[in-house]
Amino acid sequence: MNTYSPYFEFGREDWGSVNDLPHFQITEEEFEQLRGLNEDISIREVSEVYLPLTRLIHLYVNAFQRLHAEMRSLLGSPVAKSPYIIGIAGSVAVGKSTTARLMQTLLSQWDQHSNVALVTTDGFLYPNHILQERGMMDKKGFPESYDIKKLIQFIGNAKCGQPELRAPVYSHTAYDILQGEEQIITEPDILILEGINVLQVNTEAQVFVSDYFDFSIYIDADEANIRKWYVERFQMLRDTAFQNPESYFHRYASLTQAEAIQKAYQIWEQINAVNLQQNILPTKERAKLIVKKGPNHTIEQVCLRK
Ligand SMILES: Nc1ncnc2c1ncn2[C@@H]1O[C@H](COP(=O)(O)OP(=O)(O)O)[C@@H](O)[C@H]1O
Ligand SMILES: CC(C)(COP(=O)(O)O)[C@@H](O)C(=O)NCCC(=O)O
Repeated sequence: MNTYSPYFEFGREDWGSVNDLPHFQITEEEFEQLRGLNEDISIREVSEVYLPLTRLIHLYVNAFQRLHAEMRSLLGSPVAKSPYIIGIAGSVAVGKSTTARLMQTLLSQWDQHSNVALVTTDGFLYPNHILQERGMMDKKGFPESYDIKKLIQFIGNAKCGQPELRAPVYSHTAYDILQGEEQIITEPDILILEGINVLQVNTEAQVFVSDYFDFSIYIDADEANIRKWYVERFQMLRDTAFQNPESYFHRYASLTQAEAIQKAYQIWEQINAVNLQQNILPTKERAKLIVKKGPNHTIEQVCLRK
């Protein structure tokens, strides 16, 4: 362990020993529920990594809830009841959505915080017609492709304890914002905000999205692994979502496997890899917790800010 690092660093073995939680052994039945979220996730990974991680976050949420209750009795109504806000950042295809959904399911098991809402920042991308007008269709996911004011307004409303929150919805099938659709969230105990940009600092703004976070996680992996997951996901989508004639990428449905792989590499190199290097990776050290994944999505290291 590096004494001067701002993080406590846990290898896979050390992290496993944190898991001294007999009542937290996951049953086959519970695991099957989680499998519904992502078929590829392993039970070992859930019980050795995600359960202790969730238990750790539970400690933080518990302390936050107690502190806020005491602050309310000391300071009165200005201290509104607000959700515990968790940001999850990382590259495109590193596994943010999967981790976020897993954590939503696991964190909601506690009675003290059973209402866990999940919002992705995709909904705050500008719609395609605006990106087209601005000549930014190949910049989707870059900082300038998001309506950051709208996102800050949303997270600010959440922090103020606004009982009903409305978020715009993005469809990966339509590759666009769904006009007229909204995600409505009511009085969450925990709000998870997941997206590539959640730890970014916009130099023109006075406040950043992360100012509203109570906890933040960066999911890290070597670029070669992330690229592989991106390409695999692209091939999977070619066989499923792209087959839908409504899909923006329907034209890719008829690609041969070799052509699909080539196309996925091209999109990765031209857009997502550049964004990772320029805008996402530099935000890693701003996170409270960094999880480093190895091949096959296994978590090899966990770093927790001291
Ligand atoms: N823990 C995991 N175990 C196995 N596969 C995973 C895991 N996390 C993500 N994946 C797979 O990796 C790909 C990218 O994950 P996803 O959650 O969609 O990433 P992101 O939201 O960061 O773009 C998907 O094909 C997903 O099924
Ligand atoms: C909408 C996104 C920026 C969001 O990424 P996510 O948060 O889902 O990882 C990304 O999926 C995307 O569309 N990137 C642009 C290039 C591409 O089509 O992959």
